[in-house]
Amino acid sequence: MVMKVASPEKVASITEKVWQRVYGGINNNGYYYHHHRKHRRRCSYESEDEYEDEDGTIQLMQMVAERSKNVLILMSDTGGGHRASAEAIRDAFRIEFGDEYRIYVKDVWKEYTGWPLNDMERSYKFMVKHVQLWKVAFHSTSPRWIHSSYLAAIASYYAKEVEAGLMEYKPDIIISVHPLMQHIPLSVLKWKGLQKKVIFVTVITDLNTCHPTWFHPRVNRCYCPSKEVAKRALYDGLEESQIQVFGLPIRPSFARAVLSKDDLRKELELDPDLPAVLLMGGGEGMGPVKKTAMVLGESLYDNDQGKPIGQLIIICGRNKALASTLESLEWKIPVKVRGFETQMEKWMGACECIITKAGPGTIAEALIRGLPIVLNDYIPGQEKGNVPYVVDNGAGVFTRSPKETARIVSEWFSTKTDELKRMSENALKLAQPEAVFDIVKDIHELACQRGPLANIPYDSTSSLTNVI
Ligand SMILES: CCCCC/C=C\C/C=C\CCCCCCCC(=O)OC[C@H](CO[C@@H]1O[C@H](CO)[C@H](O)[C@H](O)[C@H]1O)OC(=O)CCCCCCC/C=C\C/C=C\CCCCC
Ligand SMILES: O=c1ccn([C@@H]2O[C@H](COP(=O)(O)OP(=O)(O)O)[C@@H](O)[C@H]2O)c(=O)[nH]1
Repeated sequence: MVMKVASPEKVASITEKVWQRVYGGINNNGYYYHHHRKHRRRCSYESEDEYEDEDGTIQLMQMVAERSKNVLILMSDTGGGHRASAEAIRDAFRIEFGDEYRIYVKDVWKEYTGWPLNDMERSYKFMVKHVQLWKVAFHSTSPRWIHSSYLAAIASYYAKEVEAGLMEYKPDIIISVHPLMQHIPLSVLKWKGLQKKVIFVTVITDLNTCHPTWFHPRVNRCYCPSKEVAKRALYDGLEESQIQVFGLPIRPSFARAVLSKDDLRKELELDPDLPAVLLMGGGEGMGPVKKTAMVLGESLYDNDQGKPIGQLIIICGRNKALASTLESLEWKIPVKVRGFETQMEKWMGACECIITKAGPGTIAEALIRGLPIVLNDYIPGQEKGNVPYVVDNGAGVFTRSPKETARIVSEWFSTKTDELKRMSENALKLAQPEAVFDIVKDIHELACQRGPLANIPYDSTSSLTNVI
């Protein structure tokens, strides 16, 4: 077959249009994306068919759409971290590979199955509120024979529904960013005879003491955010060739932000001169936020001089009750109370340090921004190991006492500015802003090795119920 090749100018202008259509040059947040064109290469078997006709743009667009691989990212809103990582991966795919991949971020359990799978958010919220209950559930389900048999039973009970949920998106690649989303989809793929055709990878979003349900021996890759997690994966039976350590995937806007602290403070209407501390508790506004805010409101005020020595920003996430309580209080220092924010990179970029529970997403983001961290709480089990990860690396401290927290921050803003600076440097050393790009490039390599589109037999008539 003879292919007509477009002139370089035409190809460039078509590419530009595709690029414009995907990104519009500048994103909604006002940040420029740095286009990693050198990595934006298609798999070599697809490189030959860019040709022009009357309307080259439309033709290329159609070809791109036809060739797109479907990527299904499985997540659940149990906490805010899984969605944040899923969206980070989606955005990085778009930046690196444009329309080559069509990405779906979905909670398939919620959309397609029944209890208890479709109610994990509420169950999880209830369990972490009764922390001893969560501790027992987390540790008692850690042995493989317990969680494997439990999950196998659920998989066969909901096989048809999970199959329908997966097939809806006709995935060439499935990415799980949730600890309870390995066993069930992998069983369904196996029963359906699709295990060799669909690439399945796990991206772990816990930094250290993660639950063993993250590790499934039949995944194509297991992306571990730290060496500690990689060790656990090896111990749990994964092969070295399955494991990659790049870091925890964080939204590209964190890696690519270009605004200065002064500009951010102007934009966010903060005091331009006073040092700022950010107080938060994950996506749900958990932990001792209110008490800490109240003590800080006093300790960041210099009674002798009659003026504040710092300002406080409190991000309450989805905890509306917390936000309205804090808004109704009188403060001696400048305080901003916010609900769920979508541009966390800006708020972090405007501050000197952060107080948070030990959520892995918030920690990884704060490290990228070089913010020293006061950890004031952790969820037993998966978040416990995040404390030594931060403290032993000199990027922060741990205390559950609001008074102690307030004392530390006041000192950082007055007599111990050198300690704040040192911790900020240590935080930056731990940061892995490129992790999300490394992960999507590696997945792209896997897809290339797999060869041209897998021609997966996603026919609506076949049903798992015939197989199990
Ligand atoms: C034989 C005695 C069994 C006793 C236990 C009783 C019943 C089981 C009930 C619950 C199962 C508990 C699951 C434990 C494994 C959880 C693995 C894990 O790490 O989960 C973490 C996630 C939340 O993500 C985390 O969010 C944090 C922030 O808040 C932070 O960001 C962290 O980094 C994130 O990783 O937890 C969940 O998603 C838990 C959902 C709980 C759903 C309970 C639903 C009730 C029952 C069954 C659901 C179906 C399967 C459970 C499979 C249990 C076997 C592992
Ligand atoms: O108002 C908010 C509060 C939190 N987050 C994000 O939610 C995630 C929280 O994840 P983490 O692992 O820290 O804790 P979780 O919410 O899962 O407990 C992080 O990416 C935060 O930046 C956000 O985007 N807006």
